[in-house]
Amino acid sequence: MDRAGLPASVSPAVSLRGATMAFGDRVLWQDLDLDVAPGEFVAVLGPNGSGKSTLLKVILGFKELSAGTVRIDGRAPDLRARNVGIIPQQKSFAEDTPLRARDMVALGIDGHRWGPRLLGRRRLASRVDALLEKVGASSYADQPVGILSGGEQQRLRAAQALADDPKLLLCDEPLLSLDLHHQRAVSSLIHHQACDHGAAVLFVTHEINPVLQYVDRVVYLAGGRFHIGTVDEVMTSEVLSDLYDSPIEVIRTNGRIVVVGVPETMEHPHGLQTESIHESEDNAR
Ligand SMILES: Nc1ncnc2c1ncn2[C@@H]1O[C@H](COP(=O)(O)OP(=O)(O)OP(=O)(O)O)[C@@H](O)[C@H]1O
Repeated sequence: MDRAGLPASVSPAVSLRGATMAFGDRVLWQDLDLDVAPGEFVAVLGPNGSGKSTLLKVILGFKELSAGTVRIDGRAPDLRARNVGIIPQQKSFAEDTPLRARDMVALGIDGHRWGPRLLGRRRLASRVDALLEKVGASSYADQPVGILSGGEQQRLRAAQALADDPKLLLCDEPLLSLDLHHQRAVSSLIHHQACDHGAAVLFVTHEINPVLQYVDRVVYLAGGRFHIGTVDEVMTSEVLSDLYDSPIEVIRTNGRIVVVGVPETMEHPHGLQTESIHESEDNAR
């Protein structure tokens, strides 16, 4: 194993070295070393504002590190890179968005290409139909996306991200708004992309239980620090109490993990609580 957690013979899909992200004197995480292997499913956990989405944005090339390096398949992040699927954090479409559900999924296949489509119209349509079926969206395939519920829209985002057979899949709370049945369908699809198609998966979530059976490693971010390891290594009372700097109890029951005692909000060095930062961001939009 190297220091970032992979056997030396495996070439990482994502590699971070000494990665540090700070805004002024507010450090989200620092000196993060992480290699994610093809086919590996990594859950990224942590409280609001700990820098989970920011980590995905760095890997995508949307944000630059304050220090350290990030490599995607050995290269610098490139926003135009093919083979990267993204399930973004949920935001609703405006009601009058002029796009049908099936068009949104099709954009995942040919939306980023200029010129003639690589797939013929019939093959494109049948691939889109198969994806819609897998996420349970066939019944609303021809509906405008703007009138769909949050969970229905979220299932389309998952189908779109998987449409082009990505080798790197970045998921930002992909199960948000989904009922239990569709949580299972979408997390199993993402797992399938990892284990059968060799995609490296980074899966940001507040709730590890729906994906517990799929997770190879956890990156837990909290209070400007992090801990990386298997579920058994990270999800312990000792590790979480250390990260939160407060007594936490991790209980395993009926194949689930229950974390008791997480502080309701974590104070940040600039004195604001995460909740109020997000509120003021939303108000500013
Ligand atoms: N450009 C910026 N300048 C200052 N602070 C920023 C900037 N971008 C992000 N932040 C702050 O960094 C923190 C981490 O944001 P991020 O969205 O990564 O958190 P998160 O862990 O994904 O949280 P959540 O669980 O609420 O989605 C937030 O408190 C945010 O306000």
